[in-house]
Amino acid sequence: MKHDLVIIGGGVGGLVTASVAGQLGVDTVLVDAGENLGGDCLHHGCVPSKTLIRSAEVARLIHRAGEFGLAANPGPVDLGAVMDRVHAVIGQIQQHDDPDRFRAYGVDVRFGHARFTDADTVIVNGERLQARRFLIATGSRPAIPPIPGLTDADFHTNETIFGLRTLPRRLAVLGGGPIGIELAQAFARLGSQVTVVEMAGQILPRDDAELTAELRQVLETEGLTLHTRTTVERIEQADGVSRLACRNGTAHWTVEADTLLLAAGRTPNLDLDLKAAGVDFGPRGIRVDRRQRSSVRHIYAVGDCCGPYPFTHMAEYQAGIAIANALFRVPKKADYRVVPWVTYTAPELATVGLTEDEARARNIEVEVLRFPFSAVDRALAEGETAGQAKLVVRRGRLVGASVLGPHAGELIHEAVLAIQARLRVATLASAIHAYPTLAQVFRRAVNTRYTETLYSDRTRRLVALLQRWLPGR
Ligand SMILES: Cc1cc2nc3c(=O)[nH]c(=O)nc-3n(C[C@H](O)[C@H](O)[C@H](O)COP(=O)(O)OP(=O)(O)OC[C@H]3O[C@@H](n4cnc5c(N)ncnc54)[C@H](O)[C@@H]3O)c2cc1C
Ligand SMILES: NC(=O)c1ccc[n+]([C@@H]2O[C@H](COP(=O)([O-])OP(=O)(O)OC[C@H]3O[C@@H](n4cnc5c(N)ncnc54)[C@H](O)[C@@H]3O)[C@@H](O)[C@H]2O)c1
Repeated sequence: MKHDLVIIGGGVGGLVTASVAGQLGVDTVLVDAGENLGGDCLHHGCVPSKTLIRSAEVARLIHRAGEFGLAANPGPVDLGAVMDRVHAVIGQIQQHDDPDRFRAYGVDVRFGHARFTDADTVIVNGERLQARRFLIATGSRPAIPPIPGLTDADFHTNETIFGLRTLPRRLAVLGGGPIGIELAQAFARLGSQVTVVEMAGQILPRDDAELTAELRQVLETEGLTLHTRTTVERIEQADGVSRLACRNGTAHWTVEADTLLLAAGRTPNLDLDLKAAGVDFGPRGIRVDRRQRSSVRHIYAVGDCCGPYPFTHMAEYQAGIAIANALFRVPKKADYRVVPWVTYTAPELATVGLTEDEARARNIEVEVLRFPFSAVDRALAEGETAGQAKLVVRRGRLVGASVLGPHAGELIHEAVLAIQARLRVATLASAIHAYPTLAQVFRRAVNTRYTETLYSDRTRRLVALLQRWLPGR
């Protein structure tokens, strides 16, 4: 018997598809290699990291209590108790991803590793499953860089770090991307001495260079040590101490740590005999067209296993595209012009559309409007004044925004909507923004565009003239 749809992978990409297909009455089988549904985001990614970050924020606030006119005694951090909360939150969210919920939608949920034997068949726990269409949503795992000594060393990745019960005294983080930087700051705020080693010229290399430099300053003020443009030539471990032999140009030094966290990128999970199905793939994952179809037209792929953006919201977005094409035959195509992403540091760094650097690199003529949070009243009240909003404007319309600041991840959605709707920035400025909100930063940034013209000598002369002509009453 051929099923309508077999979904391989029960992370966000697979679950969104299964939920829609099941509720529409499509004969669907969902297979996951793990013990639970929910994938990386729930078990080893977004949820545990953001929950840990919240504890770290609270720890930081306790230390800063005096600034707010309060007294508080920080005391030592019990990482076990912090991780208990992390796992309790995972447990709460896990209820939404309960296999029985999907079974109630009519989805046949199986646990086991799936692999193809041909383009119409997968094997799971020795059983052959045939289907008219497949959706691959197998996600990604930590990449292991070829550093001498690394594979013999004890190290953590996002898959094990949330199992720690004792706070590392010295933590070395290899990789200054979103995973590395978010966790580095969280552990530093909880009390670890943290060193990050990043081979690119800046932390968070995909984000606006000016804003990541500003973030770097904040992190360094909080006590983190950040080495950029630095390669690790060798890792040695003895007596529970990791020694990372680092190099930047001709400078050589050693970073010592008790705990090592590897956050040096991701590798797509492609261990499912794709060749047997004739599905094309490369080092970055399964090759798909803009309708999420692989080289074999009835086999679709979404999420981290195909990219190009390894975010939960993108796996969900791509699942929507795959559903339209696979279930409704609507030729919907993925559109990546307005993709937001957020790094949940404090301050948060959020980006959508073009950055200033990208615009310049592509010779696109843009103007950049900016406004610092230190001049936003609410940020002052909150005691969170680091950062700024940078708006990238082309011919009067917003084409990109990068925000470094408190709740930047929430704020960025005003820019997401403005870019998506092709709004003129003047419309943004004329919209009433409640006072005192952080969102005022957008209106104020746009207003800088008009301030110079508005208060120029020419306008002042014009207004003076007008005043003479205007009747008194
Ligand atoms: C530490 C960390 C923090 C993150 N934070 C954020 C964040 O804040 N915001 C954000 O948007 N993104 C974040 N991400 C990225 C996000 O987790 C991923 O983009 C998202 O999980 C991808 O979803 P997916 O459905 O493609 O894969 P996954 O969620 O990884 O699910 C894949 C599933 O496939 C299963 N599987 C694999 N191979 C097979 C097989 N052969 N047979 C059967 N099943 C298989 C796995 O068991 C897994 O359950 C974070 C990632 C990490 C690691
Ligand atoms: N807030 C979020 O949305 C969020 C948070 C965490 C992760 N994620 C997703 O997960 C993905 C993976 O995160 P990541 O941080 O592991 O990957 P990444 O690829 O974004 O960053 C890895 C970093 O490690 C550096 N690196 C690689 N090899 C190195 C080496 N040998 N020595 C020193 N530095 C090295 C790279 O230059 C890069 O900056 C991200 O791309 C992101 O999409 C998202």
